[in-house]
Amino acid sequence: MSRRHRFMVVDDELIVRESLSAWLEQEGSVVHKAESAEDALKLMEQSFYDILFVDIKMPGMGGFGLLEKVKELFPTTLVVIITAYGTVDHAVQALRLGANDFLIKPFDPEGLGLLVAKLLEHRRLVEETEYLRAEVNRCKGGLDEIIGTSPAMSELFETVSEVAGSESSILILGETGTGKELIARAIHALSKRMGGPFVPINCGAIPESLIESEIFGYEKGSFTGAIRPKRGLIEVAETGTLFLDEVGEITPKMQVDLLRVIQDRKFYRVGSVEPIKADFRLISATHQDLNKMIANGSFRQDFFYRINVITLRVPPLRERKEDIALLAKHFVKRFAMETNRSVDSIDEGAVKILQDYTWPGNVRELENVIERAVVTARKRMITAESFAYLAPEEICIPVKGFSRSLQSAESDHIAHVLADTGWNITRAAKILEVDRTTLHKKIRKYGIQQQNSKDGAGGSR
Ligand SMILES: Nc1ncnc2c1ncn2[C@@H]1O[C@H](COP(=O)(O)OP(=O)(O)OP(=O)(O)O)[C@@H](O)[C@H]1O
Repeated sequence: MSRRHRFMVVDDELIVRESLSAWLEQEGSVVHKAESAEDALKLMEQSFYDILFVDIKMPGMGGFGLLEKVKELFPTTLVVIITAYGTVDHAVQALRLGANDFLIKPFDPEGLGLLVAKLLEHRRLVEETEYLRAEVNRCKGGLDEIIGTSPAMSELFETVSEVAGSESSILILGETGTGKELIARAIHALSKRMGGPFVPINCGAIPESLIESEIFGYEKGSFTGAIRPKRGLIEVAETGTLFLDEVGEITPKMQVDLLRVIQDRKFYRVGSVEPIKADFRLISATHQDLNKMIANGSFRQDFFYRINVITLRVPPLRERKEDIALLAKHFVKRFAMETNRSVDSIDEGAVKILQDYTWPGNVRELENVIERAVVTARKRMITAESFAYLAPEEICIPVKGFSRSLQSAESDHIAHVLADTGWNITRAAKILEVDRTTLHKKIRKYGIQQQNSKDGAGGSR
């Protein structure tokens, strides 16, 4: 176990508190003691506990009362009920009320060790399942989920298989929508950490004021609104992979903080002085030119070296036109199934338009274009007509002017404002009268790309 586990023994009998604590401490864990349910709740408000060992018979609120409160207020804390030999019916009642297990006095140290190990493993599995569920069916992991037979992608798949097994930090470079996150997930799924969680953090989408507490977690009272302690994403990523998406968006302060975590392999929750061991593999990704950002002072070189032990480049879609037909067919099938339409194919003329288009938003844009085509299709086969708006104007029916969609006008306007402000997100967001998070979402949605600027200023903030 990489983090020191935190336990609490709640018993009004001094001898039980002392003996149980002594055994638990032998394993190198932090153990706190409380004489009553009321005291235990006070301690729980201050800090997080992995397991509570609770005696049933105590004056005041008692063990059952405490069990109910803990399940309601601190559902991630496990509760073990302490019960005397011969009162097993109490234990059964406690299990019905949500206790995770029970311990019969007098204790057997070996059984106690096994119980603790079993409960911690159970909690890890529950957390992992929650994560996997939240990821819906996005990617089952591995390279099988990633479509591509072009030489560029085949080479990338080979490199991914080679580096996945190492513990080195990986930086994935590529334009927006090229599939960087998919590659990161595949690396995780092929790594020794596949049994642990994959925790993505979109560094550009979390408001600056929240990022520290989201990543490091916090103790109760460490700031206004911190009414109970919370585990940060680094802690959630324990034994797994932490994926820093849009790493170019990380604030200079956060770069320093994360650099320290990577170097020292430990971190502190906000408001805590107790170090927690950092046990994750780091994968980062960006569409930005970090070398340029280092040159203009917005990205730290030392942080760059730490996150960039291995570099992978995901090629833009226009450089692997061979993959377009395959991807298009894959998306037709997927969206037809998801939207329950009877569309099942795409003709050559349609594929030709898709292959001739430059795809500034890469695979994500292709995905969106196909989704729209599937939803609006009137026949089983998608034809060139569906993609007329992508073809060069001299070849196709003009679709600009009044026949243009609101989304396309919005996307163009955002692109202009970004170009005018030299991709200064804060300024662009101000002009557009939206917050930075909304702007980032729209940039991703429309696949808006930063064109090579003359002055090389790639300011991101
Ligand atoms: N080779 C591929 N095969 C199948 N689906 C793909 C492929 N590449 C990308 N996608 C799909 O395209 C979308 C964008 O991919 P992803 O989020 O991995 O891109 P990204 O490079 O991380 O984007 P961003 O830079 O905006 O974060 C996702 O829905 C993903 O499933």
